[in-house]
Formats: sequence, structure tokens, C-alpha cells
Amino acid sequence: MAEDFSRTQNQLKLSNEEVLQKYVATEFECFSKEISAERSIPVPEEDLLAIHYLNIEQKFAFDLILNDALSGKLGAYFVDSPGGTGKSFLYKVLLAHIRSKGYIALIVASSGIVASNFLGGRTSHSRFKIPIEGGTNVKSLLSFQTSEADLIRASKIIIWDKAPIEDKSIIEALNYLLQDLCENKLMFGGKLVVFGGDFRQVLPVVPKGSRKEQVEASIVSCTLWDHFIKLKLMDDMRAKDDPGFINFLIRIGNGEEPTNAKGEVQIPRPMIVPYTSIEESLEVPIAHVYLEMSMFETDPFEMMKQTTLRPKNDLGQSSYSRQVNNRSFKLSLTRFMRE
Ligand SMILES: Nc1ncnc2c1ncn2[C@@H]1O[C@H](COP(=O)(O)OP(=O)(O)OP(=O)(O)O)[C@@H](O)[C@H]1O
Repeated sequence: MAEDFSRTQNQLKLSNEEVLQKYVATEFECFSKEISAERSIPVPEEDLLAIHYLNIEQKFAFDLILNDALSGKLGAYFVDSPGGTGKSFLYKVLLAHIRSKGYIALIVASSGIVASNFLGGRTSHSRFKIPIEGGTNVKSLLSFQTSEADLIRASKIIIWDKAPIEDKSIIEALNYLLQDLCENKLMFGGKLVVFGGDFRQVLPVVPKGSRKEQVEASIVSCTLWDHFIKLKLMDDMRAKDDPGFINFLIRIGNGEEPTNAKGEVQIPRPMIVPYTSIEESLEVPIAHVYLEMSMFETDPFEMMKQTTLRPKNDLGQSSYSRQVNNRSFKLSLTRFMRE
């Protein structure tokens, strides 16, 4: 690379000293590219202020982790909590407070959709260059002389959302990567790493594997698991006004809800919209989710926070969830174009 550089600069008729100076400057600029991009991530005021809204469990976790990050303590946390208990909310407040002090806080997740929920979020695969499949002897392919490696070295904290879906070998590969990058044998190279997730959601994929094999492949079976500080968030913040629904979800997640011979659970009657006609079966849920469209007329982005979930990977034009989406989209469009 230096030779190529020198050849190009010779064509510009620069002295050797000038070539060297330009080479160093270009290299430095290249090395610091990732770091300056990371430093330019905005810190939303609302994420800083959200510290005042943390519930007791979130505040406990926040204080512990922030204190460790600012005092440069090494270690690993695992935030174990059911969906909706405010893990992402906690991460956003942590990221904002650490970044506002000028430090680098990295956040990764296994999937792009989850990563895009966070400012500066990246997939773990793209950030650490660890092959997605995992397996024995899996190793990061990250080159140590790159700006990406510099960025990881410079980070104060690494947060990894939805970690239970990862194969344990990937978590172990992160440990080796950080040890190599930081040139020591400390756990995670002496970095503070926060993993989080919900074991009721998706575990690592083991083709044709049993539940036991999935657990054996997961982070709980990794060699470092016993050294993680475990934190729990149990207060459901997503459906806090609906304790019946929360308990129903928890019972399903814990495998406590009765099932029929096919292993299916019975959805309680009040949660079901009885079928009368196709029109009504579309309109009733839309009205329930979006309440009154006029609520969004001043801020269409508010509407984006209301979502409908697709129960199946059915991409057909006629699928029910697609019809609900299309209908609500058309309704909102008509409304906004009229305004
Ligand atoms: N302390 C809080 N005050 C107000 N709202 C909160 C608080 N914590 C979480 N929420 C809200 O509760 C909802 C669920 O929170 P969040 O998405 O952080 O949960 P989660 O544990 O990450 O869920 P999942 O595992 O499903 O991704 C969000 O709408 C979030 O804004």
C-alpha cells in the first residue's frame, strides 16, 4: 500500500519527506475514520432525560453498569428479562450518558432490524467479523491494523442485544478477539461487555437439534457464563396497563400455559376479534391499534411507533396481516392528503 501511495505521489513530483508526511496523514485519517464517525453519533436529549423515567430495576442496572464503565472496570453483565421489560430503553439511556461524556459506546445485535433500533447500532457479525454460523474453532476475521479494530480498542463499553440467539462459540470468539486486540488474557480483553436478552425468545438454531442441544449451544453454556454478573428486569413496561396479558405471555414463555395435544395454547376469548365479515375483521383491529387516525395528523412519525406484528412468515399479498397493513396505510394516506 505504501509503495502504491509513493508511486502516485511521485507522479505528483513530491519529495520523499513530503511523501512520508502525506502517507502518515492519510493513514491517520483512515485509522481515525471509524472513531470519528462513532464520535459524531448524536446524543438525543430525550435519551439523556429518560434517566428520570427508569424504573427501580432499570435504575439499579444503569447505576451499576455506568459506574463500571466510567471507572474503567472490566467485566461482563447479562441482563436477563422477558420482552417488553425495558432492556432497549435501558441501553439507550446508557449509550446516551456514556457518549455524552465523550466516550465510545458500541452497540450490536444479531440482526440488522434489532441493531437499527439504536443510534450507531451494527450487527455483531459486521462489527466483529465473526462468522455467523459459529461452531468449533470459529474466529474473528477482523484485521488488527484497521480503523475498525482501533474503534473496538477505544470503546468504553460494548452492549450486545438479543445475545441468547447466538451460538456460544461466537461469544467465546469475541472474548479471544478482544484479548488479541487488547494484548492481554483478561476476560473480554479487560473491556466491559453487557449482554442482554430473553431466553423465552429464540435460542441458537441447531439443525434438527433438541431443546437440550439448543441450550448447550447457547450463551448459558459458554465457558465465561459463570463470571457474568446477572441482572433481571421483570416489570413489563410495554403492556403495564394490562396485567392479564402480561401474565399470559409470561406463562407461555415459561411453558406453564396449558396446551392441547398439538402443543397449541388457547388464546383467551377477550383477546380474539370474532369473525363477522372481512371488512370488520380488518377494521376492528386497525381501530384498536391506531385508535383515531386524527391523533397522528400533526406527527405521522408517531404512527410509526404503532405496529402490527405478522404471526407467520407469509409474504403473500392476500395474507391477513398484509391486508391490515395495506388498509391502515391507505387510511392514513387519505387522511394526510386531505389535511
Ligand atoms: N422506564 C420506562 N418508562 C417508560 N417507558 C418505558 C420504560 N422502559 C421501557 N419503556 C417502554 O416500554 C416498551 C418496551 O420497552 P423495550 O422495547 O425497551 O423492552 P425490551 O425488553 O427491549 O423488549 P424486547 O425484548 O421485546 O425487545 C417501549 O415502548 C419502551 O419505550
